[in-house]
Amino acid sequence: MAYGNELTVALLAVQRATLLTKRVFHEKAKGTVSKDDKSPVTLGDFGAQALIISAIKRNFPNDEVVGEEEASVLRANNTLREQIWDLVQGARLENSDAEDKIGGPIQSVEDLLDAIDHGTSAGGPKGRIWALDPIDGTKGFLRGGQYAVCLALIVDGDVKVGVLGCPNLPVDDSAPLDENVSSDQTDETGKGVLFSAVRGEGATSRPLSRGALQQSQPIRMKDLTDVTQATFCESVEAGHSSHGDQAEIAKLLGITKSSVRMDSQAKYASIARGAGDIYLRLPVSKSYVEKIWDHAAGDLIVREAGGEVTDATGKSLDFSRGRTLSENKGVVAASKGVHAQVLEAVKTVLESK
Ligand SMILES: Nc1ncnc2c1ncn2[C@@H]1O[C@H](COP(=O)(O)O)[C@@H](OP(=O)(O)O)[C@H]1O
Ligand SMILES: [Mg+2]
Ligand SMILES: [Mg+2]
Ligand SMILES: [Mg+2]
Repeated sequence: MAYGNELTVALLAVQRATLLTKRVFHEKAKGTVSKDDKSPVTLGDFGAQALIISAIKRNFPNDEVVGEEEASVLRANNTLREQIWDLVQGARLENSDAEDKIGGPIQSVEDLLDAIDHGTSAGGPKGRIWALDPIDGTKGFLRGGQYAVCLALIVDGDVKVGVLGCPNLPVDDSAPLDENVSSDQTDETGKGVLFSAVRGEGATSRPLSRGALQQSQPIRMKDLTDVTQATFCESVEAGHSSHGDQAEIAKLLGITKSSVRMDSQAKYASIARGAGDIYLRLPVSKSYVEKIWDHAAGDLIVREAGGEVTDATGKSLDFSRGRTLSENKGVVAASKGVHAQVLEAVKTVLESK
């Protein structure tokens, strides 16, 4: 299989990072710090970024990483740094071959900080670049909702491998979408999914484990032709996409079911496994540019599951422009049978503004 080694490393690295994020998820104090743009970052985000980059560095030392977080806060804050060091040391896969494959534990606090700060690649159209979102949906993570650990390999501007670790999604691919939304903080039975795709080779899901990788199974978008029957999902956060525009679009399409709100790229994963049909993310502001780490893995997983992903104007998402999707506005993801119709409605609603 093309990119087989990259896929294995990415799956194990994401799986190991979820051991850490799950632990922080259940802690009352998550070490939340506010970033310059006022958005939150937690012990979970820093720890997961360190673990995943360290696995990439060990296996592919020449590859670049576009990671969401950086370590300056930790360099200045001893308490936070020590807490993350403890968490990172505690996050080991319970299968020594698997743990060895991704390089084993991080060796020192300096290595930990260096790993986090290795995510500063400018991105772009040439070379091998990993896009990493250590916790996507940090606000959901803090609220007890959905979140995803997201990793994708982009080669010469094209996404080749995508992995999403979703600890709070049901393992059952056929669970209805509204059962995918909330997580039970005390009971993890039947929850935790690792999604992946390789370009040209389809998309899969498997249960998250604490050791070696579990057996995977293929996933497919639902074959929907009557758009009025669609289930559509959108962000929980009204500040991240326009709930108003999205409601107008749904109405225009004759969709009667209310939207299912869910944090993170769990939305991409959910439509890819056929739990939902449409994911709409329409801009709330003219100035916001989407980040590649918020979309790279999900975009590939949906397309490999037989879906179509474009922006609000019908263009494919362009991951070759740097750290952001500067050539795109919004996201419209849907099954092939209805995507054109959905896009038409999106254009009609946006042009009327
Ligand atoms: N104004 C805005 N418009 C669109 N996305 C935004 C935004 N402000 C923040 N985001 C992004 O929305 C992501 C979460 O998406 P969702 O709403 O689907 O859960 C955040 O990822 P992080 O949680 O990794 O920071 C962040 O990058
Ligand atoms: Mg963030
Ligand atoms: Mg994100
Ligand atoms: Mg994030």
